[in-house]
Amino acid sequence: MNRELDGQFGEYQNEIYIDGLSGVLPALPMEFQELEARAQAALSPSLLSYVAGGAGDESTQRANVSAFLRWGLVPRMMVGAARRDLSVNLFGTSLPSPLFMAPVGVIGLCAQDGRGDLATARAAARTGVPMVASTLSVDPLEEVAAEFGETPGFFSLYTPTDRDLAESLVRRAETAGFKGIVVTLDTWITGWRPRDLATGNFPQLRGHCLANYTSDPVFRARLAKAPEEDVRAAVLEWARIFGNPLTWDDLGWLRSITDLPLVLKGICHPEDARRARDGGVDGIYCSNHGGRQANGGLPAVEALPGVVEAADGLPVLFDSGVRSGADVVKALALGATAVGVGRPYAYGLALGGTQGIVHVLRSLLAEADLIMAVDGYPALEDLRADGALRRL
Ligand SMILES: Cc1cc2nc3c(=O)[nH]c(=O)nc-3n(C[C@H](O)[C@H](O)[C@H](O)COP(=O)(O)O)c2cc1C
Ligand SMILES: CCCCCCC(=O)C(=O)O
Repeated sequence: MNRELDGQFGEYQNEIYIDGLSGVLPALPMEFQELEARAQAALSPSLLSYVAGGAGDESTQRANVSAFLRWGLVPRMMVGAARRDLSVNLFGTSLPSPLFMAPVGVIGLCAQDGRGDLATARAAARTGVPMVASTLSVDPLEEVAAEFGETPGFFSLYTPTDRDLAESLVRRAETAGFKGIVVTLDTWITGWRPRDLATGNFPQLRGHCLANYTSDPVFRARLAKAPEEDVRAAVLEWARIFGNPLTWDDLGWLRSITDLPLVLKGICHPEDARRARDGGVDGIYCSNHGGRQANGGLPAVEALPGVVEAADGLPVLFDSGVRSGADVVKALALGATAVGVGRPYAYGLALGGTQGIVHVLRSLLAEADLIMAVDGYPALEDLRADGALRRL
């Protein structure tokens, strides 16, 4: 971290200036709307509609974003916020900031060279911002984990109906050095996604992002021919076993297959958070999948306070609709332990590869850090104090 200009600009903003002055920075947008607009030119129309799109008329997706406007931080003065501490401890690992990259199943395809999982892992290594790697990747999880450097990585499991395959994926993630397993609960069936239906686009059905399956001995044993010889049969088999409508009765099994920290993703109801906690998970991930799965639902940030309360001290990860450093700060003030972004870093990748993601992450962190400075909340626990955040 370069602290040369720290006093006036803050350490993350300082890095942006230093890179800009030395000409390293690709000319990338500083805020989300322009980032998204520019990504339109960088991604193919079908991939863009897959990434940008959501469920139904996308009103929940939009509400995820606009709901942040209903909350406001109340500024405090003369508290001595010259140094801010954004570090967090997640499952026993210390992280420099509370930001993480949510799992994005087609992130591999968002890079110009089609190797976006690796580019994202390299951005994690450079920023200390962890990547939650999706089961759906262009490169196998072992190769993704090899790029993490010192930054911990998490593996997001789409639990297949074949339990042996699920266990094999988890074993591989453990061996590769992942520091936790995030089980995504809300996507065992694909939601109503008009943009993808209109374009006939579903990358996985075209054989993309299935490397973790085609490289897995349990999956390969299910096929009459190797996936390299018969791609179509492999895709059909993947579609058959991909989604598992898990119930609470399965939680004991999930808990039993790994000693790594176990996190359930897609929790928005306090009662579900309670059940997860009682079932022995290590963390709860409040998310509505960025509005991609079910339209008409509560904006995720509105669900967050109830989930935090029910989690009763367990770490709560949050994503869905975070578009700025201000949103990051508000989610933290509402009790999130760590805050994730999905589409923003996918667009950064599309525009500038690893450097594009680094730019997006540190812009979010710079803004969050400066809000904590200007508004007088030098530490994350200060944000959670009574009266820090008000509903408008
Ligand atoms: C293109 C795309 C692919 C995604 N793939 C996955 C995935 O493989 N696993 C998962 O748990 N969530 C997946 N998600 C959901 C994200 O993890 C996250 O919940 C969501 O993007 C957060 O909302 P945001 O995009 O508004 O930041 C995906 C999201 C997008 C945009
Ligand atoms: C059969 C469902 C595949 C969806 C996988 C990727 C994902 O989570 C997404 O939102 O898209």
